[in-house]
Amino acid sequence: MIPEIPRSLPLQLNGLRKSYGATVAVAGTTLDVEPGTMTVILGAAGAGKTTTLKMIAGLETPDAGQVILAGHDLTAAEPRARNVAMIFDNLALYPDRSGFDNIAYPLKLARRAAPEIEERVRRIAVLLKIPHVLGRLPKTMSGGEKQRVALARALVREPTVFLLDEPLSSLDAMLRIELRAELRRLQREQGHTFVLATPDFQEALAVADRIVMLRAGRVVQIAAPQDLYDAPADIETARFVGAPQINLVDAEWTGGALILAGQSLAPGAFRAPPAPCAFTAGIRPEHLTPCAAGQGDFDATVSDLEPLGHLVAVTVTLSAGTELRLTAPAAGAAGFGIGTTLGIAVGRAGLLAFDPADGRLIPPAA
Ligand SMILES: Nc1ncnc2c1ncn2[C@@H]1O[C@H](COP(=O)(O)OP(=O)(O)OP(=O)(O)O)[C@@H](O)[C@H]1O
Repeated sequence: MIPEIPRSLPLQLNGLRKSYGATVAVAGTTLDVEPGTMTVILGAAGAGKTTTLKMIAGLETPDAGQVILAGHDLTAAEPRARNVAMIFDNLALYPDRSGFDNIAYPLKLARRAAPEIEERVRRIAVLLKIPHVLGRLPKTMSGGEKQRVALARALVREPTVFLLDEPLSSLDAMLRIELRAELRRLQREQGHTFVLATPDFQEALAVADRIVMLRAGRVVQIAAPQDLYDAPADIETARFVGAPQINLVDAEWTGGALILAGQSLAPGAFRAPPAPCAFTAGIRPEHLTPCAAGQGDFDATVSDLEPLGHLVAVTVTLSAGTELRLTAPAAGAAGFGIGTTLGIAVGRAGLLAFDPADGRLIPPAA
C-alpha cells in the first residue's frame, strides 16, 4: 500500500488564546482551513475577529496556542516571514501615484521583474474591472474605483492566505454587494485561500464556504452557511443569523403532541426531541404561512407590516398575547391590513427546539 503523504493545509489554528488585561479577546480557537476556500469569521463587535486575524498575520502575539501556515509552526515568526496578506477596511492609496503604481507597489518591493509586474497588474486590473484607472491618480477615481485599486494592490500578491478584516464595510450597500460577489468570484477563479471577518451575517451567508461563529472570543459553531442557518448551535446564533429574526415561542413535546404557545398541534413533520420536554421553539419567519382565519394552526391579528421589497414582514399577535413575525410575498399580502385576523400555519419541518436552560439546540431524535 502506498503511504498517504501528509498534506499541509494553508492555515491551522490550534488552541489560540489572547487576553488584554481582564478581557479575553480570543478564548482558544482551533480551526483547519482548506486550500482554495473562503472561511468567514462571523461575530458581533468585540467578538475577537480582528484579534484572531492579527495573530494569524503576526501583528499580535498569542498567549497560548499555535498558528500553522502551510504546515509550519509560525506562531512566533515576524509578520513578513509568514507570507500572508492582510486587507483592512482601509482605502489609503498613495495619492501621488497612478493606479498602476499603487497596485504594482508590493511587487516592486518584492523586486519582481518589470515584465512580470506589468503582466500581473494588468491581469488583476481586468479581473477587478479597473483597467481604465491604471493611468490615473487616486483623486480622479470614484470611491468604488479606489476600493478596487486597494483590493487589487492586496490581491496582486500570491500569499498562502489572504486575511480580510471587514474589507467592504465603508462602502455603500449596493457597491458592497457588487464587490463581495467579485471578491468571491476572484477567490474561486484564482483558487486563493481567504479568511474574511465580518459582523454582517448576510455577507457571511453570501460568500462563505464555511462560517466560524465567534461570540465573546469563543467559537460557538463552525458550519457551512446553510447548516448555520438551518441548525444554529444555540438561540443567540439563531437570532444573529436571519432577518427578520427567528421567532422564539414556549413549547412542549409530550411524546405525541406538540404544544406551541399553549395550543396542542399535530406534530406532522416536526423533528421532535428524543424525549418529552419543555423547550423553546425557534420558528423562522418563512416557516409561518398566512391563510384564511380558522384554516391554520392559530388565528392571529395583524399588528404591524413592514415592506421588504418582494416580501413583506408581518407582525401578528396570537390570542394568548404571543407576537410572531412572518414573511409573505408582497404580491399576496394586499389583504393583510393592520387589525385583520389571519390564520397562521406553522411549517413543522422548520421548527427548531432549544433547551430553555442553556439555549442550546436540542438535536432531533435520530
Ligand atoms: N489592543 C487592545 N487592548 C485592549 N483591549 C483590546 C485590544 N484589542 C482588542 N481588545 C478587546 O478585545 C476584544 C476583541 O476585540 P476585536 O477587535 O478582536 O473584536 P472584533 O470582533 O474584531 O470587533 P469589531 O467588529 O468591533 O472590529 C474586545 O473586547 C476589545 O475591546
